[in-house]
Amino acid sequence: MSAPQIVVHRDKELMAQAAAARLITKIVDAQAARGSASVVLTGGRNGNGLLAALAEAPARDAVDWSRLDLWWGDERFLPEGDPERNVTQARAALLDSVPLDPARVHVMPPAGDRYGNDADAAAEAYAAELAAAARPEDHGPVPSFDVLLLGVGPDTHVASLFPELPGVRETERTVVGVHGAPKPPPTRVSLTLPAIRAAREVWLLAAGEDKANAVAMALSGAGEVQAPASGAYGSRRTLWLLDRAAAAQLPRSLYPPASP
Ligand SMILES: O=C1O[C@H](COP(=O)(O)O)[C@@H](O)[C@H](O)[C@H]1O
Repeated sequence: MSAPQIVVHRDKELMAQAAAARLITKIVDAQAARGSASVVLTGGRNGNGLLAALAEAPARDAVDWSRLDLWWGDERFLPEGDPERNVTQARAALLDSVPLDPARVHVMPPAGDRYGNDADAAAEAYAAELAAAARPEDHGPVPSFDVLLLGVGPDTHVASLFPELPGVRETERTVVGVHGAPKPPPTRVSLTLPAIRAAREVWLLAAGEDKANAVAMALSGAGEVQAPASGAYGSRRTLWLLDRAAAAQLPRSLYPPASP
């Protein structure tokens, strides 16, 4: 477990650009050290903002996109191509404009097709895909992702782990079907906290005043069942990337001066 580090940026645009720059550096370093890199993507406004900023960053060409594994932290269980699916939005923001290896883009299964309405079966299939990608040195059923991104919801949810729902209490499975989510759509597929914690680095993104209460709650010792974001941490680093509005309810002693 790594203690949270907090970085506060002026606004959500700067936060997205700075996070994109950080991510490029992290991917380039991992590729130099180990030959490839792995990143877990998030949906939501801040996750897509980061991807859009990455698409605009000239340094994106420093990444070898063919040696990058992409996974998802959660997915809205909807048919392939639905505009509300996280992967559809990620493709529009970045993925369609970079030369990824399609075999390394590990999309969570859609509704319809093979799994029909069975989000639990889709979750099992994704858990099997993760397990197949894990190497002995990962010491567990999921790869040690280089960076796992999480948007923080206004209710403190991360991935599709919502306060008090069964998914956030899961201690064995790495991926679960989520039913009755308070944010539409109600049916989703999500990594669990144990899978999230397998990542070397977990970066939590929150911008805007509607996130201020969630950020303060998660960083002030709330339990993970009530505030799932507080249970999300990486084995080496846990980084909270905020804008000033989202940090507004945090005690000033918790973080250094804001960047310009
Ligand atoms: O529905 C979802 O919401 C969260 C947070 O989204 P935001 O728009 O409030 O930033 C996101 O992290 C998750 O991946 C997504 O499925």
